[in-house]
Parts: sequence; structure tokens; C-alpha cells
Amino acid sequence: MILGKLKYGQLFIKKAYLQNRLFSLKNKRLQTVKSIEVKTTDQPGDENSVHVVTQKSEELISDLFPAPRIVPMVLSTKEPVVLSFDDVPGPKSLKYMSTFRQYISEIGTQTIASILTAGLNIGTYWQSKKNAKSFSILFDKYGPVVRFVNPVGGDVVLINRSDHIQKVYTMEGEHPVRSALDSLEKYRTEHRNHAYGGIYTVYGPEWIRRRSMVDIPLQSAITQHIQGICESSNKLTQKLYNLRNYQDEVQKDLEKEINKWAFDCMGLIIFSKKFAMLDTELINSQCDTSWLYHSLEKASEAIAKCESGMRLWKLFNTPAWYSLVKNCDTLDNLIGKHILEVEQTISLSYENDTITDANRLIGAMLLGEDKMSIEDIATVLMDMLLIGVNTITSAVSFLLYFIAKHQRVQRLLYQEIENVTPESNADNITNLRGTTPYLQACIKETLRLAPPIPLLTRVLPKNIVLDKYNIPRGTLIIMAIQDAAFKENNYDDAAKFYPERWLNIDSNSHAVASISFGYGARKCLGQNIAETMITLLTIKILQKYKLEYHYGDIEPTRSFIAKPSKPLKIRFIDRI
Ligand code: HEM
Repeated sequence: MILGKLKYGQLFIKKAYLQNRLFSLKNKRLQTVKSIEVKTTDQPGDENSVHVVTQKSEELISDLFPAPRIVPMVLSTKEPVVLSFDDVPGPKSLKYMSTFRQYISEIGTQTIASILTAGLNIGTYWQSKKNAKSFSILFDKYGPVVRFVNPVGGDVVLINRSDHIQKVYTMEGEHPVRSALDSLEKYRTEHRNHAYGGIYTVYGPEWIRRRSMVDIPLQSAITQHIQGICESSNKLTQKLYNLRNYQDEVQKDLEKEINKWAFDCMGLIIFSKKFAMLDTELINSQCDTSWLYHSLEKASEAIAKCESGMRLWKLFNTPAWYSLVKNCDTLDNLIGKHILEVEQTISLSYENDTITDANRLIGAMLLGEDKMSIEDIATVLMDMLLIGVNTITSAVSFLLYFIAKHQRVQRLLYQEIENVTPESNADNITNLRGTTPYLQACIKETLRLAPPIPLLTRVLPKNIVLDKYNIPRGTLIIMAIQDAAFKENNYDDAAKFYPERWLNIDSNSHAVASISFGYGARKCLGQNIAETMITLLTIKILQKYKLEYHYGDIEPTRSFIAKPSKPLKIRFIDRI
């Protein structure tokens, strides 16, 4: 009878056990033993060795193994150990709270959801004013995979290792799902009665339809408007000259001026319109452009407030919620007005047989095979404005800060761009980026250390094993890319601003390491636009000024879109 496959070490124990048992039985019931053979065919290192015991007496065996028992399965060292989801470490207090799960429906799901989930789980660590480093406390305490128990819904798992992030992205499926901006979603579905959100928030086949409709026209819009972006960049460069104080610092509103420049450029790309918000005299005016700019600014602030800390707006109308509704309404209406104008221009040009490319992006959505309604187009464009203007402002702010702080980098960068004339590269913007590799590396390094969107998310479409823990499908994974940037496991000299790390490395490892625009099917649609705009502005500013920074370190805030934690008191010193 074959008892089982045993390893060499265990075989000795088994043999010894049998011999011992036989010896004691000799004294007791030896008369019943007719014979027993112990055959072994095993050799050290022979994994397939079989230990055979031949019995001549049924009676003896029943005494040797008095009660039926389960022989534990012996795992080969090659078989991976997978720990259960319950073993994933995380804040204990939240685990205890999950025992109240069963009572929650009776108390009021909304109340508990907001207070426990947002207030305690996320809010404690995710206050918008705190800087990004506060998040790393969790990883320092619990390791690279941290679980937040959500007493009323799906749990949230936080990760910060590059290989884990890559694993999540490679199994994201055909229709990846990210955690939407709840407040904007609520505004659209409940307040505006829209069936779908913009590209950032929509899911499933509708997401593919919208994304494929705008992808190509969006990429060509940047080439179409390169001269206009150069003009806006010149305008900002000149304006900095006038805004400086006696120390050559733009003390107060540098970030705001960058924001206006980003808004003007996005106006060109999205609406083919010269918004000219950088012209100071327009700031307090009542024109549509000014309204659009201010409602975008206020809507961004309101969304950031609603998305962080206690989500009380889910229970009642908070001031942040009122502000979100008011400003998004204005945005929606003004964007709708622009779309109507484009529609009229297009139909007029059809009538007169003078078809122009008045606005290729909006035109593609209005005239494409699968036409979109004006309301749907407005949501798509609103997402682009909200994400595009704010992320680019954040990226430029940190790039200027890092360049001002690292004079060695600035010297090398200046050598590279000193004689570059972006206008002459207007028709071939890829060429301009190709001839400025060090600048591109500086942009990547800035986005690594201060990613404008510091947390990427995916809802798992199937089970996954991370760090030996089994994470079930449906779990929301938060990929803390800002935190990942500071881990030595992910990058050498991780905390150092070192653009050289991006030079001469192969493009495959590049793609995953440089994750600030996301990865995979739902990767950022505006990467090309953002990198081109940032390239043009940086060339213009550095050709005119030497930058310096003489104050304390600036860190990114932890909000939906990161901002500098302090005013950007950068010195813009004339190059003579
Ligand atoms: C430095 C600037 C920017 C950064 C760092 C950035 C970053 C990102 C990130 C991280 C995502 C999510 C990717 C993911 O989940 O895997 C994203 C998505 C998106 N971004 Fe950007 N972005 C920037 C500029 C822009 C601009 C200028 C536009 C508009 C033209 C834009 C439009 C979008 C859209 C529409 C999505 C959603 C894509 C989808 O879900 O299919 N972004 N961006």
C-alpha cells in the first residue's frame, strides 16, 4: 500500500516511527504480528522516491494508525505560497469597525459610509493640505501593500512598488475602470441628468467610443496651434519681467500666471480660440473668456475640496458642493456656447462651399460617423480643460522650481536650448522634442518626483496576487506613484533630482518607470500636448532668464491634482 510521497528527511522520521511502534508492540501484541516489511526506494535528492509499506496483518495496521487522519499535503518548495486577503496588513481600527458591517444598513448607509470610509480611512491620511510624504507613513508601517477595510463597500488596497503597479496595469482588461471623481459624477448624473461623464470618468464601450473619436484630432491640434502656443509662451516670459520685485522674484502670483498661460494654450487646442487671459486688463472684465477662466478655477477648487477629507456633500449640500454646482453650470453653459459657434461656422462653410478646419476637435465630435450631442461634447471638453489646465500648471511650477534649485542641471539645460528656435520647428514638433533630450529628461524627472496626479486607480477585473497576498476582483487599487518615486527599490538615488537617469535607457523599461501619464489603454490622452507645451515655455523662459531659488523646500500637496505647498518665490534674472 502506498502511503504517500515523502521527502528524504521525512522518510527517516516515518521509518523511525514505524520501528519504534513495532518495538513497543512486540511486548504487547507481538503474537498477532505475522510479518511486516518496510521497503524504501528513495535516495537523497530523489523527489519522486516512493516509500512502500507492505502489510501482512490488517490488525496491525489498524493499531499502527488507530484513527483515520489526514496526511498533510507536502508542498514542494516551487509551489508559491498565497496568503488570504484577510492577511493584508492595514490600519487595525478599521478592521475592528468592519465587524459593524451587519448593522450598517439599519443605521444609515450614507452616514456611516461618509464618516467611516472617507473620514477615517482616507481622510486621516489624505487631507488636501498635507504634503505627499504623509502617505508614506502607511507604507513605512504596513509594507508595500496596505489594505483599508471599508465597512460598507469594497475594500481599498494601496500599493507603491513599480512591479506591483505594472502587474495591475497589465491585467486591467479591455475596458479599464478607475475610481471616478464622485463629486463630478454626482453633478452630472443627478444635477444635469447626463447619461455619461467625460472621457476621464466614463466606462465601458462608451469610453472607447469617446476616446477614439477625439484621439487623432487632439494630437493634430497641437501641430495646428504651435505658433499660437509660442506666442503665449513669449507673452508669459515678457510678463514675468514686469511682475518681478527688486530681488527679481515673482513673489505672489507666479503659479496663477502659469495657470493663465495653460488656459490660453488649451483654449487654442480645444476651441481654436485666442482667450488671451494673460492680458491683465481682461482679468476683471465680464467677458465670456474671463467667466470661463474664473469658473474653471473655482470649479477645480470645489472638486478638490469635495474629493478630499469627509465627503459630507454626499449627505447634504455643503458650501463646496454649492460652489461645484454653480461653477460647473457656468462652465457647461459657456463651453456649450463655444460648441454652438463652431457648429454654425461649420454649417456656414458648408453652405458657402468654403470648408475650413475651424475646429477639428469639436468638428470630429459633431460630424463624425457616430455624432455626439452638444451636451456630451461639453462634458468631454470640460474634463479636458479641468485636467489639462491644472496638470500642466502643476508640472510647469515644479519644473521651474527644480531647475532654479539645481544649478548644475540648469547649466546643462541652457547649453542644450540656448540656440533652439521653436518657431522654426513648428511643422515638426517631434523634431523639436528629439533635439532637446536633456530638457525632455528634466520634464520626466519633474513628473517623477512631483506627479500632478499622484494617485492612479484601477478596479481589479480579476483576482491578483501582490506580495503573496490574494487580492480579489472588484477591489479598488490605489497606486501611489508619488510615494513610489521615493523608494530605492524602484529608482536608484530615488530622492535626487537627477534627469540623467532618463538618458540612454531602453524604451521598454522607460514606459513603466515613467508612469506619471498613466499606462495602458486609459493612458493620458494629452501627454503629447502637455510635453510640447512645457517644452516650448521652458525654452522661452530659460533663453531669457537664469532661475534661482533661495527658500525652503517645496513639496506637492496631496490633492486630486498636486500643487506646490508654498508660494513659488523663484528669481528670474536677466541673461545678458
Ligand atoms: C503634465 C500634464 C498631464 C499629466 C501629468 C496627466 C496625467 C494623466 C493621468 C495620470 C491620467 C490617468 C491615466 C491612467 O489612469 O492610467 C490621465 C488621464 C487623462 N488625461 Fe491627462 N495628464 C496631463 C495633461 C493632460 C492634458 C493637457 C489633457 C487634455 C488635452 C489630458 C487629458 C486626459 C484625459 C482625457 C484622460 C482620461 C483618459 C482615459 O480615461 O481614456 N491630460 N492624465
